Amino acid sequence: EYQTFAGSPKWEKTDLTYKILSYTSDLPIRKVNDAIKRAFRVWSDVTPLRFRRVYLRQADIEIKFARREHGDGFPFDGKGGTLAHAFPPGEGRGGDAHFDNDEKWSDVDQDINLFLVAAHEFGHSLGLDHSNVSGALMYPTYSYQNPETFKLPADDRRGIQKLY
Ligand SMILES: CNC(=O)[C@@H](NC(=O)[C@H](CC(C)C)CN(O)C=O)C(C)(C)C
Ligand SMILES: [Zn+2]
Repeated sequence: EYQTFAGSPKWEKTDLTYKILSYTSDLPIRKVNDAIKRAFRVWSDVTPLRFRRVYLRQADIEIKFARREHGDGFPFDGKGGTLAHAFPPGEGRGGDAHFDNDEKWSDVDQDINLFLVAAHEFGHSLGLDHSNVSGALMYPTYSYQNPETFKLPADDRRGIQKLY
């Protein structure tokens, strides 16, 4: 079953902005941009939420790739282990998503698929915590599935539609 965070924090607006602050050297910039865009679409397809990319102004959801300690008190752990993390909805770092740049990010199956991880992280950015349903996108462990045929599992859809 899906879970929200304590107090069920959520965005009180449907038009959200995101900004990509840094990239990984594992993929071309255009592939990172596209994977992020597709990961947001997973959630906008099933809610009234809309996501707009901004380049200069501050954004609701700030995205970056970083290694080890990166300024939020939640240092990454090198290759393997934790792949990424994201903060629940809120001001400042609320909603922000960070990706461990010591992982080997990929656009296809081997290594770590950026689209799948980003879709999970944005679930957190929107207010979903982890699910105990083993096939759910919000399940706490990464498992690869073909992004071409990816369909948001029912548990995740029920959770996000409960919130928005
Ligand atoms: C391969 N390594 C894993 O499966 C690790 N899990 C993750 O890195 C989670 C992200 C995945 C589910 C995309 C962390 N998380 O929940 C972020 O919101 C460990 C289970 C080892 C922690
Ligand atoms: Zn998670």
